[in-house]
Amino acid sequence: LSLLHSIYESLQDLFSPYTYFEIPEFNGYCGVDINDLYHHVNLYLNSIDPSATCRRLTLTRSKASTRITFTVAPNHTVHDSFNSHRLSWTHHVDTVQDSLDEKRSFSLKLPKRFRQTVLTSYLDFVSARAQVFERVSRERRLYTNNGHGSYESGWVSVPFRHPSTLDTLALEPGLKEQLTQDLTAFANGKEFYHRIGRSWKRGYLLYGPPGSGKSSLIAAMANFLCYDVYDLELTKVSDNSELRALLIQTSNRSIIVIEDIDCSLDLTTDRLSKSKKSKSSHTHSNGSDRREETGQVTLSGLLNFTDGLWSCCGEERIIVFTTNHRDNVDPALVRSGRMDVHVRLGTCGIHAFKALVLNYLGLESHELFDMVESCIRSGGALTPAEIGEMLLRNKRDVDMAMRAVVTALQASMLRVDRDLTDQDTDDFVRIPEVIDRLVLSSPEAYDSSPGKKKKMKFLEYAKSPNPVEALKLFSKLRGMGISPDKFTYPFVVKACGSCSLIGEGRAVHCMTVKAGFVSDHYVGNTLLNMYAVCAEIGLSRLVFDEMPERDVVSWSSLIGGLINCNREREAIAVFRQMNVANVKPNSITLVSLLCASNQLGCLEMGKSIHSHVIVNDIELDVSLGTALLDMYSQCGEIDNAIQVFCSMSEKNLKTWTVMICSLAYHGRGDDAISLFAQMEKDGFKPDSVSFTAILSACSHSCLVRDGNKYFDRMVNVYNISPTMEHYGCMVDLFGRVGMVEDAYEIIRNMPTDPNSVILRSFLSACRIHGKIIQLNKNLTKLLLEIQPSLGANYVLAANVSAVSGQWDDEAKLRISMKEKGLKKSPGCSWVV
Ligand SMILES: Nc1ncnc2c1ncn2[C@@H]1O[C@H](COP(=O)(O)OP(=O)(O)OP(=O)(O)O)[C@@H](O)[C@H]1O
Repeated sequence: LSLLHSIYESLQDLFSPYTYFEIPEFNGYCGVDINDLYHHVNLYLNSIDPSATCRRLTLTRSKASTRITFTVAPNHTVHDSFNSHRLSWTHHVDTVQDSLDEKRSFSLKLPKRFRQTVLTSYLDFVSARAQVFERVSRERRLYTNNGHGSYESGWVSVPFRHPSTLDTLALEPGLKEQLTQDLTAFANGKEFYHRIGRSWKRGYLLYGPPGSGKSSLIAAMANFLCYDVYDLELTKVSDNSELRALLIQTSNRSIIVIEDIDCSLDLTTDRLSKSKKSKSSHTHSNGSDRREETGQVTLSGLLNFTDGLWSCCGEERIIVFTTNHRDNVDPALVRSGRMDVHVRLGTCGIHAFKALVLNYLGLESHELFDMVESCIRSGGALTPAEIGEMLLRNKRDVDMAMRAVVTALQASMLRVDRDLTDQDTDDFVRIPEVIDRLVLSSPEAYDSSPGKKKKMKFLEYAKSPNPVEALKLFSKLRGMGISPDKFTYPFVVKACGSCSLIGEGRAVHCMTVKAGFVSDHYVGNTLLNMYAVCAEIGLSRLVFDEMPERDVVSWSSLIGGLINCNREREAIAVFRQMNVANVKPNSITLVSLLCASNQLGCLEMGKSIHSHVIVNDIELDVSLGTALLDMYSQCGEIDNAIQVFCSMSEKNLKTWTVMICSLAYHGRGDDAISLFAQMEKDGFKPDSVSFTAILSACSHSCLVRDGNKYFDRMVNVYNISPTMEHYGCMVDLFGRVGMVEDAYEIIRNMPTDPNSVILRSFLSACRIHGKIIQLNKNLTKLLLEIQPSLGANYVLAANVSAVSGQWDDEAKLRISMKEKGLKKSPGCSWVV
């Protein structure tokens, strides 16, 4: 029967156009030697996802793994193609007679005529792909030594699932690129290392303060290379031979980590001093020998582990040491050749900071970015861990998160400048009791004291645009034992307010109480104001209530603070109390109240303030006049605004800009242009905001030629780089008149991606004018990426797709909008 069967098979082979290759699971008759090719085919078929071509698959998932593995079910076939040849794999599983064992194999079917040309290259391809797949898909593990390294396995392990990657890690771009290149070159360096006769391993030393990201970087490296991680706890290793045994047990393609090397063992730089000491005390054996005798891990043992003969057992391994202080590490351990790469991870630079903000808050820009940059440049230093923690804590309120970072950076600048310990800084910043140690100096002593010059400089700093310098100097003065007086405190308090250093401000407040200056109404006013600008309106009110004497500044500061915190109605109530207290408001009080009337949209209130100005014959200074004309313009009373503008004897650039802006919004483009010309004639140099005003006037009145002219003058005559607002006005201008191509040209030439306002303006123009042009970039997609939760964006995108006849896209967008539960709020107008 068997003879007949083999004759049948031979005949079939002879007439069939295909050749079949059998790939058994084990080599040879006894079946003990694993056939690598079978294993590779299995992996390869997993990698190509056979579910599309095979009707039956066996699915498995191992314990503690998240990945599903699929195997082709017995006697089922998977089709594949290679270099445009069609091939197929069939999985055979036969039970062995009188045994529970199974005999498994794959058979490959390929066209006979291509057998010579295809077979070898296809199998090479299958093996290569299987190896890559195995590398990226196998479950990686995190090992640690269990203190029994000399036994069969000195390591215990758990699945390694650290989420840190080189993408999520906030690093300066140069460093990230260097690391990526180095790791890639290492992973591809098998032949190179063999050629130059070095074992295929690399040493990294990561150093930096706690929280600078050393552990996160190790995890990111392991994820990038798909390596296992061995976290070696040196203090648990009893001697050099156990260390060696542990090394032998580590697998290829792994990272071996020894954290805090300077604390792990007595291997630090003081080894040298210790050995000197031991010499001087005439001890003949040195420390290392002694440790070896007593069976401890020694430096030479560790070097042998990293560098010596034993280091070459196994391949493709990276050894990483970490430390907080590089100088504490024994030079022998970190000399070049042993630690190939030294990576300093410090406090956050501006790029790393921006990357963190993007990761944590999804923000690409913020008005406080410049402030953060300037703080970092001036020595503000926070680790990524510190910043990350602040961003996470304030995730719901991005402005608060940013303010928290700026405040912490400024506080760190103070610390750096004083070069004090944390304890000292806490004393200064947080514990006002230290004031007791200071001797209050008399005015004479103040004048003759050696610190006089510093005090004068301090006043200079307090007025400077960087008031943190004043705080630094204040802290230095106190360090010198020079005590502040009632003239110094207001400057310090003001500086705390300008830097939003509320904690430090409170400490200074306590100092003033202790020093008995709090009843001074000048000190009181600055404290009140500081809390108001830091939005601590409750504390502001407290200071106000406890002031023995209040003047117009006190009342105005409280009113301003309340308006700042959107408590306009309370501000108005305070204003009434001010009248009852018979304190006359000044221009600052009235400007604040005008701001409240704008925020409430209450024209009547604005008008009554104006009447108050006229009746009480209050001088219309620049800020009051500008606030009045702004109020009228925002309430749609353009003629009153013009009247106020004309009655002002003194005007500044802001006054002109506000007037041009209101003419623009009221569609009086030609008047805005004449006013702009008049402004230039009167000697005012327009700034970026003035150009936004005039470009918006051109866009509201569809003045294309003028718009082009002003944009050009702004760039070429006044050297002002266009901002998002300027580009927005130009896109709006071209969009309104149907010049969609020109609008797109502006977007195309922008140095950054357009914001959602520009995109909406452009896409609306395309829809309204029914013009669809060939775009280099999918702007609808970009809009939905930037603002994915606004229903109006989906409606706009769907309408644009409809205009261009892409009905499928239109339908998809509407379905997606529905699925996300988004709605477009209907437009409405108010008739007042
Ligand atoms: N560059 C970074 N980008 C993003 N997050 C970071 C970065 N550096 C640190 N972090 C975050 O800060 C926290 C602490 O980081 P990590 O443990 O890596 O610091 P470390 O330098 O190893 O600290 P230690 O010396 O105390 O072990 C982690 O939660 C990590 O997510």
